[in-house]
Amino acid sequence: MAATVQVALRVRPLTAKEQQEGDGSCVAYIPGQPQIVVNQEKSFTFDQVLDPAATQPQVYERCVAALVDQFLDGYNATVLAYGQTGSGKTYSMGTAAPVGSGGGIDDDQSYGIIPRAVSHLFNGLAQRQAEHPDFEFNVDVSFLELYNEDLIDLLNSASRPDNSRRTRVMPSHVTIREDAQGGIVWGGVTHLPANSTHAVMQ
Ligand SMILES: Nc1ncnc2c1ncn2[C@@H]1O[C@H](COP(=O)(O)OP(=O)(O)OP(=O)(O)O)[C@@H](O)[C@H]1O
Repeated sequence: MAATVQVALRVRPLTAKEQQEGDGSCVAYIPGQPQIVVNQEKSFTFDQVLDPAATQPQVYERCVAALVDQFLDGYNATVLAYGQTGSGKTYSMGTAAPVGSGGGIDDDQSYGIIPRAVSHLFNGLAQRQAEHPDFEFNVDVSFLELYNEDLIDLLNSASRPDNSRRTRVMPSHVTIREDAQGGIVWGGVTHLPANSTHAVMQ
């Protein structure tokens, strides 16, 4: 059985600004190994290493697709993007992609992990429904931001301040705690029903 937690490293290409400033890459790859060498001196090993040539669909297939299949079989799954500012978290997760503007997920290479996972989820649910006509499912979406010490419910428009793009719930309204089984539960967070990839991304 695969380890419960797996870590994939994605190295992004140099940005145009970095190239203009004459920066170079400090990362070397070991062919056939999930390993990198930084500044020719320190090596690090991961479950997977994706070099700058890796495309968004390749990242999804290699790192996330199996998780969504397991989720459809009833297991919980989490994808966590971690890295310093400018390292590519938003790009890889795909929240910056122009979702809903034309073609489907499969037509647009720029889509990242979130729209791909949501599309995969709805396709998997539709397939199960076709196989088992009495099968019913509900998908709810929450979108919670923890920024410094503030918990912000991004789907709660009731308390949106006039001049802010953000929707705020005061920290006292949203709670995160551990339950008796050691699971993490939250309360007071908006859950909105969504029945398509487009609805989730909207
Ligand atoms: N794999 C990639 N291929 C091409 N461009 C990329 C890739 N990853 C990141 N970039 C570009 O690098 C820049 C920084 O990426 P991004 O904004 O995703 O970083 P971030 O980790 O979300 O930063 P922050 O923590 O500051 O929000 C962006 O211009 C993004 O388009």
